[in-house]
Amino acid sequence: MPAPHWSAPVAHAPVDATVTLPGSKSMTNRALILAALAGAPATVRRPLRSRDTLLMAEALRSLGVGISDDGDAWQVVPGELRGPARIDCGLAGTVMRFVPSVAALADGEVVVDGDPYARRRPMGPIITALRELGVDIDDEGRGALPFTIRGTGAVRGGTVTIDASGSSQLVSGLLLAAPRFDKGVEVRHEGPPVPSAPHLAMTVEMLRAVGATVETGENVWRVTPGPLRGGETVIEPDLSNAAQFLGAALVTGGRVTVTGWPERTTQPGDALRGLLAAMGAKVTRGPDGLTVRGTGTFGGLDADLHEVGELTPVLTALAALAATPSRLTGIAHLRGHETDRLAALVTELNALGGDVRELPDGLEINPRPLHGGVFHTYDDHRMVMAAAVLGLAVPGVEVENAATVGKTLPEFTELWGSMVTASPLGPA
Ligand SMILES: O=C(O)C1=C[C@@H](OP(=O)(O)O)[C@@H](O)[C@H](O)C1
Ligand SMILES: C=C(OP(=O)(O)O)C(=O)O
Repeated sequence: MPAPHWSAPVAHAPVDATVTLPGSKSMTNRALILAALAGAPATVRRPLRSRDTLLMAEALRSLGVGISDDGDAWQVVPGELRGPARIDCGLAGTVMRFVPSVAALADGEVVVDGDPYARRRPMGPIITALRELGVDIDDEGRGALPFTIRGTGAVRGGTVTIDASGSSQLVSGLLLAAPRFDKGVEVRHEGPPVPSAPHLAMTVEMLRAVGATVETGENVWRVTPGPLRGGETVIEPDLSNAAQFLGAALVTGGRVTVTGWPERTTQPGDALRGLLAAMGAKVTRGPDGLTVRGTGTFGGLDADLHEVGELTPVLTALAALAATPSRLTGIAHLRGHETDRLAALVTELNALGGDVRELPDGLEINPRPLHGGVFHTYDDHRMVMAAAVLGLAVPGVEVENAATVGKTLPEFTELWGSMVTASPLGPA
């Protein structure tokens, strides 16, 4: 029986809260891959424990890597990579794009599959690229999940040209395991611009942090073969998952502080500082973390989100509650995310009385008075987060399958409930 809908709480007073968020999905899953390929044991401190990262840990375990959770950190003991194995990617882009290159280094057969919708996410360029780099990979011509990798224990590597306009993860997935390829890798991109530049910077920075030699140029990335260090990686809080909490300050004219905001980071969520300020928030940084204050009224946003696409669902919800229209562009690739996010946002917001229009590469949002109703989430964690933002101001938002938020933030509804009820007057 499906779980009952989650009634998104209304904020009857300005929120006033300090929120501590779990670790970054993107950093946790990169750290796990790099630790699995290292020459010595490694520690991943403050990892995110969520569906996407647990699937990553399980995938690596099934290839022969030792991963244990001591409650504080994950201890990773690299082992001889071997099949046979079956990898479940769930709906995690990081698992489906990052693990195949590691699986290709295993000796034996590895089958890679995921949720039904995962079979529709862009994978073709990475399958073709791995083949060109010497990997025997059988996708029965699908260019998508599921596929079988017949590993020999080594990957030749070399130079490859791909069109990564559909997802930056197609590049990251080739780079992360490349220090272990015989010839390393040179990835060249040809096509419309690659999205999510910060995530590519994160890949390069995290590779270098464990001893890899990486050179980058315009649309070209080069990784030299060589050993990777073990040691300790400390995961930053997930700044993309800060979006809805900071946004709550804007919607309610309140104050939200997110603790542990890094001074410097490659996470795209750092762009929230500028984006929320552009909508009228007062953003300050202090010893406690990053604080956003709202005044009670805020404007729309005209922004190219190409580099920070994963912020779109929450920013769209904010835009629907703003005083002036918004135009969000550069995000055609969101059609290949957990769901077609542009279509999903249009459908669900308009079902609540909104006026959201799909553009060839984005969304146009004209604020309208909204009413309650069921908000469908399409197995997309960020649709749950977007619905929660709407629910602050719109009574009766009933969120279908809110548990899907566990993809990156299993404790979301508890954290959200505490934030709303901790406000001075509490709910009515
Ligand atoms: O490498 C990563 O960790 C990610 C890259 C981005 O993917 P796309 O480039 O496909 O948008 C982002 O949206 C995703 O949430 C995480
Ligand atoms: C696009 C996202 O996830 P994935 O890593 O599955 O691509 C996301 O978290 O917004």
